[in-house]
Order: sequence, then structure tokens, then C-alpha cells
Amino acid sequence: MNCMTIWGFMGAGKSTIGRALAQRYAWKWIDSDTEIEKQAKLTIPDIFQRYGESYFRQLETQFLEDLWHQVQRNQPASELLVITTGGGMPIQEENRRWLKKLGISIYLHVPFDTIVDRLKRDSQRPLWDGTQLEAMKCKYEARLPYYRQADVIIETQGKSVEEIVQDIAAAIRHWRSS
Ligand SMILES: Nc1ncnc2c1ncn2[C@@H]1O[C@H](COP(=O)(O)OP(=O)(O)O)[C@@H](O)[C@H]1O
Ligand SMILES: O=C(O)C1=C[C@@H](OP(=O)(O)O)[C@@H](O)[C@H](O)C1
Ligand SMILES: [Mg+2]
Repeated sequence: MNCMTIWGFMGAGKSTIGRALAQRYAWKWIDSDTEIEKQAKLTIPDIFQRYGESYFRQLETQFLEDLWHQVQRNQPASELLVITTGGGMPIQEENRRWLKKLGISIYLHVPFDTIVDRLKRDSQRPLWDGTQLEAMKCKYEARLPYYRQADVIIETQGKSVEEIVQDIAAAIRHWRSS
């Protein structure tokens, strides 16, 4: 099975794009946060509140390891699985290794100001605090070098979901034909 992993900061549109790719091309799609919530039977904010960030990071690594074994058992090479990550997943080196082993990685780049705008009314992201924009910008900038290690970088500013889906489909065509 071929896998594509989608990386990017909170609010970059990863989950939205994953859903749209799955609808448009009938590709399989899995969102790490949704899977972790299902397995833990808790929401992401509850996991953070009860057990803290480092426990959540362990769940992310476990998710990748389990997925890797699942993908190995599932052989149809023609099938494509889209994996949308949580924003912090590619920051840990071990996670990046799993992500790279799984397949092509795609980073959705969004300028910081757009993220601020998109997450204005968000209450589901425990690490986002719209009243602490300096600290948020530091986190964003600290993560950029890791995100830039993805195989493909898509500039998404000013693009609709459909346009980003088209850009990704073109990158995948290129990857499959090479
Ligand atoms: N291309 C886009 N243009 C405008 N808004 C978008 C776009 N992609 C996503 N959004 C919006 O941004 C917010 C965050 O999207 P989401 O998919 O949850 O991001 P992520 O999974 O990267 O955190 C949502 O409200 C979504 O509707
Ligand atoms: O950036 C992060 O560290 C996080 C991003 C979230 O996912 P989204 O990127 O989908 O918001 C979620 O995994 C968790 O709240 C932590
Ligand atoms: Mg998401």
C-alpha cells in the first residue's frame, strides 16, 4: 500500500485536505488525532488535561508504529492511504523516521497570520492560545525546519481546498511515475 503523510502547523488545513482527498479520489484516509481519540476514548483536550503533552506524544509514536505494521500486512500496492498528522507529530525525530518510512510526506505551508485568523475561535487545540501570539509565533518558527524536511512543500496561502487538493494530486502523480 502506498501512503502519503500530510504535515503542517495547527490550523494548516491538514484534516480538511485529508477529508477532501478521500472524497475526491476515494483514497483511504486516516487522521492521527481522530484515531488516538477513538483508542483512548477521550478527546485531545481531555488527554492533555488528564495526562499531559508527553503522554499524548507517546500515543502519537505508538499510533505510527501500529500503523506501520498494519500497512505491511495490507498489500494491494495500487491502494493509496492518506495519513493526516497532528501538528506536533513530525517534530520528534523518531516520528519523522516512521513518517518517512510510510511514504511520501507533504507539508502544507500557511503563513502565521492566516493560522491566527483561522484559530481565532478554536477551543479544541490545547497548545494553541490566541492570547499569547508571541509564544505561538515562536512555536511556529521553531517547527518550520522540521516541517521543511517533508518531501514536498505546498504553498497554500490564498488557495481553496480544491486547489490544494489539485496540487497534491499532481505531486502524487509525479511521485508514482518516477
Ligand atoms: N484552504 C483553506 N482555506 C480556508 N480555510 C481553510 C482551508 N483549509 C482549512 N481551512 C479551515 O482552517 C481550519 C483548520 O483546519 P483543519 O483541517 O482542522 O487544520 P489542521 O488539521 O491542520 O489543524 C478549519 O476551520 C478549516 O475549515
Ligand atoms: O501542534 C500540535 O502540537 C497539536 C496539533 C493538534 O492537531 P492539528 O494540527 O490537527 O490541530 C493535535 O495533535 C494536538 O492538539 C497537538
Ligand atoms: Mg487536524
